[in-house]
Amino acid sequence: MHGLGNDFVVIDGLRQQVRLSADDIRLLADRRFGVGCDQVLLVEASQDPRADFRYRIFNADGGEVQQCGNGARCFARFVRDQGLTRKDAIPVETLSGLITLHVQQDGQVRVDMGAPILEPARIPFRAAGQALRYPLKIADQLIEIGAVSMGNPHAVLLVEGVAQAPVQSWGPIIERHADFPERVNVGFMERVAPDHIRLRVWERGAGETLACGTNACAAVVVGRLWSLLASKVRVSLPGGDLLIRWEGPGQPVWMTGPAVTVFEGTWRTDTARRMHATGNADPDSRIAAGAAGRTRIPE
Ligand SMILES: N[C@@H](CCC[C@H](N)C(=O)O)C(=O)O
Repeated sequence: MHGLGNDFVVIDGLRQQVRLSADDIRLLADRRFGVGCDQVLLVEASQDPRADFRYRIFNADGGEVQQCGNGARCFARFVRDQGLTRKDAIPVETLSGLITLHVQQDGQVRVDMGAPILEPARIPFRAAGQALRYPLKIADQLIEIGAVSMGNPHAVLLVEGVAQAPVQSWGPIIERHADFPERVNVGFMERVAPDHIRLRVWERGAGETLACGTNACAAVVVGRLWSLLASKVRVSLPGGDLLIRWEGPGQPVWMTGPAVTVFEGTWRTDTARRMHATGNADPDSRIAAGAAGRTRIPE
């Protein structure tokens, strides 16, 4: 599935037993040796009586993370299309708490992403105290960032134009900056108008993606705190547009956008592992491993 080109392998962990190691996730996410995706999403049962499902998120590097905005919209589409629920408002448990996904009549999904977290220790970010802007030393330069958690950590920088922004060079440096002990997602924001920004994102554990829902929320929060933006903002990402709404501190951030299913298939972890280890190029095995197959998920 994808949300504006931020792509996912979504797995039903309700009707089948799913056990994936970090190596399995990396192989599944590999664009040449696996299926290829930015994140793997797992649908599970929740123990929380307020939630209908548990939504687990794994970056392409195999690490489990707290939140994913584009994935949340795909998660809603998936559980509806697979007949796992008929609800229009779906409460789901994530590592960072409960979020509610609203499937709209027009097929778009609107998500209450919760209130942003601004206290540095909770992002987590090493800073002397909470501030609107923080200096950050990268290589021999001092840059200015906003830092926010949307359940997962984000740094946002203002740039003159996203086309020339140093996403590929600064992104990985900021992602692993010592002041972000759990690493960070990095957004390069260009203000077009009070109700419109352009954004490119270097994602923790995935590299530059075509869109990042949580970073779009974080960018609007930072832009609002810096008095640059209105409360409703169109965020243009390389993969398309999101609508983000934030009324101010303490209020939830709302994200609206599309979610698309591309194909369904079967992935046999044992065969995939074996093939990857031996470099087996037998075309029949390739199909068995799901690397080239187009099959329906068995009932
Ligand atoms: N693509 C996602 C964010 C996925 C997780 C992120 N890379 C992290 O490590 O926190 C989105 O749309 O929000």
